[in-house]
Amino acid sequence: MNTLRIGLVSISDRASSGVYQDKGIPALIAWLERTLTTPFQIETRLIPDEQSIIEQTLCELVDEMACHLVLTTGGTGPARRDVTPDATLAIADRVMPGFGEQMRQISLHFVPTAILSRQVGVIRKQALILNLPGQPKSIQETLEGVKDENGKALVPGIFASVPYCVQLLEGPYIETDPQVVAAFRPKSAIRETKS
Ligand SMILES: Nc1ncnc2c1ncn2[C@@H]1O[C@H](COP(=O)(O)OP(=O)(O)OP(=O)(O)O)[C@@H](O)[C@H]1O
Ligand SMILES: Nc1nc2c(c(=O)[nH]1)N[C@H]1C(S)=C(S)[C@@H](COP(=O)(O)O)O[C@H]1N2
Repeated sequence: MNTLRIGLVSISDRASSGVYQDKGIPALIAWLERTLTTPFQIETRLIPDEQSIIEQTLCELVDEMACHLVLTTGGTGPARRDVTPDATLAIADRVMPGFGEQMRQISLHFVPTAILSRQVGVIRKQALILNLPGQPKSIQETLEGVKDENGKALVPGIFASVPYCVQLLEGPYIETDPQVVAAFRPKSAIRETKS
């Protein structure tokens, strides 16, 4: 069985040194538990904003833990110690610019400073790696997108594209609760699964 493995990395000087409690990993776990109907295993890491540590952590999660998806939170802004995108690009095989573009589009609906995030999406080997901003609320915002008062998607969250991307990377078939975020695939890629 090729179980879906997801790496979660919270990158924060203050949370990793105990100045405040990390809210990034719990928010990521809560969102994934609410959304994924496919069983998954997680690997979590809480680390400071140090480029070499971020690079090492991402490589370990992809190369040794064999994660199919890695979500980072924090360190995407313009401050001197915000180096998550730089570390992510340094270990990438290929860049997926659409993820960064779409996240900033979505985030502009929530904060006027959305363009301050340098967040990127990349592929390393079998894994899709996505940077999310550090504000814990931005996790749900960017993954789930913008909805109207009836829950209809106005701007699709980036997670709509994640299952098909992982499928194209020959990873497990990921299914989601469409009430949270509907996974989109072309008809030819849709598989019948037991409900
Ligand atoms: N892991 C976290 N847990 C709780 N809150 C966080 C976390 N990371 C960031 N935040 C909140 O979001 C804000 C913006 O995040 P950012 O990644 O820019 O952090 P920062 O200001 O560089 O500081 P630090 O790296 O020490 O978290 C922080 O100032 C903090 O209020
Ligand atoms: N969805 C969303 N995107 C967001 C934000 C937010 O609160 N929600 N904060 C913005 C701000 S204020 C900054 S500085 C950048 C970078 O944040 P980071 O350094 O915490 O990653 O993300 C931006 N993108």
